[in-house]
Amino acid sequence: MPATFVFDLDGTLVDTAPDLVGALNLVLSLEELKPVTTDELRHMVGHGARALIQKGLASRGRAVSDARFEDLVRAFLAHYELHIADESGLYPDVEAVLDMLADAGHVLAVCTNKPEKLSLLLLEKMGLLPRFAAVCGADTFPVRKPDPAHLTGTIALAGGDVRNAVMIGDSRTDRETAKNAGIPCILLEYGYSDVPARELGAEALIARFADVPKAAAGLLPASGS
Ligand SMILES: O=C(O)COP(=O)(O)O
Ligand SMILES: [Mg+2]
Repeated sequence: MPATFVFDLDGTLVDTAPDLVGALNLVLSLEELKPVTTDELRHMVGHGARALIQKGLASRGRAVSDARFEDLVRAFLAHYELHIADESGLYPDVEAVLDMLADAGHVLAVCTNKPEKLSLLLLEKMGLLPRFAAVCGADTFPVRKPDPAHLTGTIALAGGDVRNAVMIGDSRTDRETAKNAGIPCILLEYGYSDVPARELGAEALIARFADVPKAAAGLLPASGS
């Protein structure tokens, strides 16, 4: 029975931190604030660009007006779009595992809090875009993760079935989204999270992307993977 595998993007499929840090540090420099390190940034990602900028400014004790904030969001997105794949790269085994799942007839999709346009651009640059039946970003639906409708809407667009689906992510946001949708969740320990992934109570916790098929087989209905 084919299952639907829904993947988070940042911190799950692609290590985007090296390019996100460039965009955030541009914003901080516009405010004459000290840059963040890539490690600091890894604890701030997961709720989209606006939340990342808010966290970056807050980490430096800076509050800005609403109008200035909108200017900074525009600067961040323009810079990030130009540099989206300068240093970002796939985590080990991502391509091979996606191929294996697709060859087995499973449906693959992406559910991310990155804007849809940037998600498509990044996946295209990583050579992964043709593998996904649906790529749904923060602005694809009126709601986004952790609202379960972002996940269930992604599965519907991909032509999958919520009763035979699994979410693979890296953060509290992914864990809560899956829980809210009644869908099992696998968390990767290497991703971006404000707390260690092992503390989030996911149905499965794995250290390597190569472990996705085995973990999913234990969570999907019989013969699901
Ligand atoms: O852009 C973000 O903050 C998070 O993106 P993700 O949902 O793919 O982890
Ligand atoms: Mg993520």
